[in-house]
Amino acid sequence: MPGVKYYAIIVGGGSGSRMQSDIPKQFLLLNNRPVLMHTIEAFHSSAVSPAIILVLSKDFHQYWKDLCSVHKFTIPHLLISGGQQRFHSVKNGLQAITEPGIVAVHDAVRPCISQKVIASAYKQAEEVGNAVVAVKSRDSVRQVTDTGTVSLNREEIYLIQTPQVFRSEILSKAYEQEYRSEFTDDASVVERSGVEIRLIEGDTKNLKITYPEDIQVAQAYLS
Ligand SMILES: Nc1ccn([C@@H]2O[C@H](COP(=O)(O)OP(=O)(O)OP(=O)(O)O)[C@@H](O)[C@H]2O)c(=O)n1
Ligand SMILES: C[C@](O)(CO)[C@H](O)COP(=O)(O)O
Repeated sequence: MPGVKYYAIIVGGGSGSRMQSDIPKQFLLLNNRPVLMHTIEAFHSSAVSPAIILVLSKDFHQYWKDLCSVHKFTIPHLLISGGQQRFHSVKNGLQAITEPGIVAVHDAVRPCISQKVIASAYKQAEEVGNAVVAVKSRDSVRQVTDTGTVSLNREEIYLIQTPQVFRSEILSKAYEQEYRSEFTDDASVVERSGVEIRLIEGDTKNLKITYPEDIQVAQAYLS
C-alpha cells in the first residue's frame, strides 16, 4: 500500500550448535552462495521490497562484509549486533525501526521461503495486525504425559515457521517484556502481550536449516 513502510528483520545471530560446522550455518554455501544471501534475496525481490535489517553476532560482522565483497552481494541492508537468545537478537533489530510500519521477522536459515508466502504474510499483517506462517501436521501426533502417551487431534496441530509479520507498534510493545525461556518465536512473545495470533498457510519447503542433512534438502528445493 502506498506510504506504508515495510521492514524485514532477518535474524542470523545464532551459533548453529546443532549443525556442528566450523562456521555458523547461515554462512554455509547453498548452490555456491551463503544461505543468508538466498534469504535476503527472497525478501528484497518480494513485492513489498522491505528495508532489510540483518542481525548477526558482532564477531561475524567483518566476516559477512568480506563474504558480500567476494560474492558481489549489493542488496542494501542495515547490519545490527545479535544478542544472547533469538529474543534478544529480534529486540536489537527492532531498535533500528524508526518509522511505524509492517515488520516481518524471519530466520536467516530459512532460505527456501516462497514469494507467495512472503506476500500473503505482509498482506494479512497489514489487514489484521499479524500473520504467523504455519503448516498443518502431516503426521499423527502424540503427547508424552507422566503416565504414558496420548493421541492428539492433528487437525488442531500446526508447526510454526517464519516469517512472522506484525504491525511495528504491536511487535515493539511485546518485546518490552522480560525474556522468558518459552519465548521460542515472535508469536509467543506477542501472544503473551495479550494479542491474538492469526496463522496463515505456510509451505513444507520452508524448512529451517538445523542439522547437516538439511543443507542437501534446501539445495534441492532451491534448484
Ligand atoms: N542468539 C540468537 C540465536 C538464534 N538466532 C537466529 O534465530 C534463527 C533460528 O534459530 P536456530 O535455528 O536455533 O539457530 P541457532 O541458534 O544458530 O542454532 P542452534 O540452536 O543449533 O545453536 C537462526 O537464524 C539464528 O541465527 C539469533 O538471531 N540470535
Ligand atoms: C522461530 C522458529 O523458527 C519457528 O519455528 C523456531 O521457533 C526457532 O527455534 P530454534 O530452537 O531457535 O531453532
